[in-house]
Amino acid sequence: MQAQPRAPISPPPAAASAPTPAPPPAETLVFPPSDAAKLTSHLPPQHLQSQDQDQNAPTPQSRRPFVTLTFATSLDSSLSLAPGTRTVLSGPQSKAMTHHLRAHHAAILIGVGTAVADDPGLNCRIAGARSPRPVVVDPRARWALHRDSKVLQLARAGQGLAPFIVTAEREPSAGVAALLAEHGGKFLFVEAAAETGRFSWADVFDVLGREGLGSIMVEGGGEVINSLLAEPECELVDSVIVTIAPTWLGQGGVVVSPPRTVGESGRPSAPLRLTGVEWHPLGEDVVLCGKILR
Ligand SMILES: NC(=O)C1=CN([C@@H]2O[C@H](COP(=O)(O)OP(=O)(O)OC[C@H]3O[C@@H](n4cnc5c(N)ncnc54)[C@H](O)[C@@H]3O)[C@@H](O)[C@H]2O)C=CC1
Ligand SMILES: Nc1nc(O)c(N)c(N[C@@H]2O[C@H](COP(=O)(O)O)[C@@H](O)[C@H]2O)n1
Repeated sequence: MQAQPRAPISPPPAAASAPTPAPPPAETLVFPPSDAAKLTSHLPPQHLQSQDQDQNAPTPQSRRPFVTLTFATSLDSSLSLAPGTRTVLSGPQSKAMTHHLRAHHAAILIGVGTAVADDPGLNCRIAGARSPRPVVVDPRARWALHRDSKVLQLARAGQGLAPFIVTAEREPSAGVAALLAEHGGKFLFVEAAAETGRFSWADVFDVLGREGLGSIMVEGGGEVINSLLAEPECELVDSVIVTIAPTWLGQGGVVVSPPRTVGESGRPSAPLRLTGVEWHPLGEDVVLCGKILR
């Protein structure tokens, strides 16, 4: 395939005298132990929950991380009102649940569409809990990460970690690479398919496993989730935890809806179903936990 031109990604130059932006005000969330107990069986094994587990991995094959697919959706399966916009769906209790998940995974992964739309923090805001390593899947290195990006502000304030950016660009912007290095993040190279420019998720998770990240919580957005719910990639997902908010977002949103499959009769068939399902009400939301039925 012919190489496609890269979108400009240079971060705004920092003026020598520019003041360092203040970190965002710290928000503190509480997730009660009684609610946490309901989720324990859906979390990664304890020894995979924190970073740098690689010393104990006996073989490279055993290093593929535990993968949790988790997101918040409306009653009409929307993640947000429109592409490029951030929409609050989780109520306070289920938001705290998401941060509990962040504390119990080594990494949190999003697509570059979410990074650009949301400027997310991707830390854990439960007092005393550890934050996961943010991972952004950005094959063409188009995320214009800059000093004021929330994730870097939090890293500087000691309230989160700098991101790893998974890219197929062999020479991503030196400015972004330097900014990442300054904060403890980096680019990770993964080969993309020549025809589609896309990664195989197995390759992405293998690279993250080699970085000592034993568990990955995949938060979104739509394209990331839908591609992981497609065959055969769904085989890589160990746990599914979905917050369902009692609202409809209407047409035109970013929708979770994996590709349809066709059964032996030639008629459409449901591509996936969950098993071992539990429903936990949290405030006005309900949290659905399960595993993909193989
Ligand atoms: N309600 C929720 O829990 C969440 C909502 N969101 C929302 O989702 C929206 C963003 O979703 P999308 O636009 O679908 O963007 P996205 O976050 O899924 O990113 C899409 C991009 O990721 C990269 N990508 C995805 N899969 C890839 C693969 N297999 N190989 C290589 N590259 C791959 C591509 O560059 C693609 O353009 C935003 O509005 C955001 O607010 C995002 C996360 C969670
Ligand atoms: N659990 C959940 N509920 C919602 O209502 C959401 N909009 C999201 N979005 C995800 O969380 C990220 C924002 O993280 P920070 O609060 O900035 O740390 C956002 O980028 C989505 O991945 N999630």
